[in-house]
Amino acid sequence: MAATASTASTLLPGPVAGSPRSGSAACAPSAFRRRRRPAVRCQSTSVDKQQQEQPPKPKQRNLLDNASNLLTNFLSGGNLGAMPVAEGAVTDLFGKPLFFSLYDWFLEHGSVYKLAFGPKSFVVVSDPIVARHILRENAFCYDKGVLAEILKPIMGKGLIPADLDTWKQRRKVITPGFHALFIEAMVRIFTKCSERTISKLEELTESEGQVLLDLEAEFSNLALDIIGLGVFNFDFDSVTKESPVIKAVYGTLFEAEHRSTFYIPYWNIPLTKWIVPRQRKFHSDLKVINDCLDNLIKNAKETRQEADVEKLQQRDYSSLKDVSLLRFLVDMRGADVDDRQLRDDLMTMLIAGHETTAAVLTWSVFLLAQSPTRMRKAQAEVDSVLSNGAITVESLKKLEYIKLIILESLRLYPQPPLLIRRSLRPDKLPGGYNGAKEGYEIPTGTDIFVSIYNLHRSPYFWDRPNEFEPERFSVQKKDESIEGWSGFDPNRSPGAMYPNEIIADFAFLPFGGGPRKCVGDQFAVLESTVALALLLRKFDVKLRGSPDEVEMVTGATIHTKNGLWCRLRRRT
Ligand code: HEM
Repeated sequence: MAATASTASTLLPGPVAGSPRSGSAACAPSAFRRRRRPAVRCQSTSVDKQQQEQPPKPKQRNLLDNASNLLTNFLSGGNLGAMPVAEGAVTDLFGKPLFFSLYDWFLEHGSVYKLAFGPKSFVVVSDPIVARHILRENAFCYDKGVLAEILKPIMGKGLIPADLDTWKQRRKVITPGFHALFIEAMVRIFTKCSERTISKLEELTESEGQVLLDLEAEFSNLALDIIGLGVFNFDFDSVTKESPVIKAVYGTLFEAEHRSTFYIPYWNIPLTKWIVPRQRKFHSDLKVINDCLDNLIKNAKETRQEADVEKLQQRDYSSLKDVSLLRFLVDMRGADVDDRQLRDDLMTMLIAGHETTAAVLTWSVFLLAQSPTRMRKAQAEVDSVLSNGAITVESLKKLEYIKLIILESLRLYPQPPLLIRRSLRPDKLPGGYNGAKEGYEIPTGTDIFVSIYNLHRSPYFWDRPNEFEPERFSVQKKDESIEGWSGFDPNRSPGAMYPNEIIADFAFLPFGGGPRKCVGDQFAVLESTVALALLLRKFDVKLRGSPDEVEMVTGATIHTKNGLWCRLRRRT
């Protein structure tokens, strides 16, 4: 089945929003360039009081929209019981990122609605109680549906698209790889790579004390270097150079995003692989990466030192030359696996851990640059915490405000903005807040979007949902009128590294939730904390032009259309 363009612009889970950004302005994938959206003031989807009280008027639909909705209803068997139906206008596809429309329909139709859109229909969920049911309480009733179909040619049987049986086996093996000493070793890698970026920026500001550059591109390179070293001990060094492998990685990411925005699964049409130039390029890019990964796997296997998991987790990571996840996976006793599966695992991690982190850093700077008081507060924390000694997991714990900034950026710009599921059996979704008391029956094969964007900006669960307020995570919040939601309580998950889905009872899902929650959450939070802290320690950052000029586009991640152009000035 094809990914429809309706699913499109928000389809992929993570990081496949690739755009070749080596040092230049971000190159938005073509589907997003089709129509220039008027500049979006990213922070304001304007959910003001009036809008909440008076649902937006349904948009005028044209012939194409009506035909499309008729087709949808015909193909998808009409309504799902009492579930409200939003008949999306296909013309909206060309106007703005889909998740903006999903938000408007959420305000109009409620927390669970069926979206009849193009030739397909989806259930859109914007409610923590329903999200908890799908992601945690009944998680194994769902797989990744459309998403898996798109990602399989790239990630094979990696964790994200894997069928449930493969996923269970591989998740059991991969999760222990993210143990405490590995994370500590990663912090050293985050620091080394971030310092390399900072040195480059220092050189650029050497003569004039300031420079104008696209920070999104810099973050993209930085995140690529980190994920390469952390996952398979390969130094892309993309911050300072270009290479065929780097180009191939960006090329592959770019194609993955293009696929997510296309009606027809053109990549399944026989012979296109040889005839269509972009398909040929994609396959040659994939071959470059696969050859590189195969080599790394071969080397790791040749130097294998088999040991039990516990022993591996206690290795002296400070003296190991290769601290990567690949080393761990290859050395693990009893986890013999073929090279193909290992390669799929690595490719998945490379893609899942790259653009997501680059995006959260980009939006953190974007938001901070508009809030000079918070920028100064963040810099004061960095100055005081990092003034003495090396960066360690312990010192990072003290960078509490930086971490809250990262998490608040993920609230406003979740990566990915949608989670995708398909029901493997009939299920009954809870009605959620303001929904049908008896819930909603759904048949096997129902495609679901859990809209993290809507959840994170829900006027029912957040105060001032569109404002950037990192401080909000320190405050308890409980709304007795919302039956079935335990509210926001920072004490619910003592010792948590960051405000997570447990603390917010699924109203906040920065890394998903339930068994398929992100395996790299701690990796990502610490990585972003180090990178942002080191940048703020050395530089003041101002946006070039007004925030309105920074247009948002989405694929797997929410990124900017033309990069995040900032003026960096050395701090005195
Ligand atoms: C800021 C950075 C990141 C964000 C926002 C993020 C977000 C997410 C989210 C929301 C999911 C759940 C997807 C779903 O339920 O459909 C996920 C899954 C996943 N993430 Fe991350 N991620 C980040 C970084 C990373 C990193 C650094 C890695 C690896 C080193 C990683 C590896 C994965 C993997 C393998 C999965 C699939 C887990 C499974 O299905 O078992 N992510 N991520």
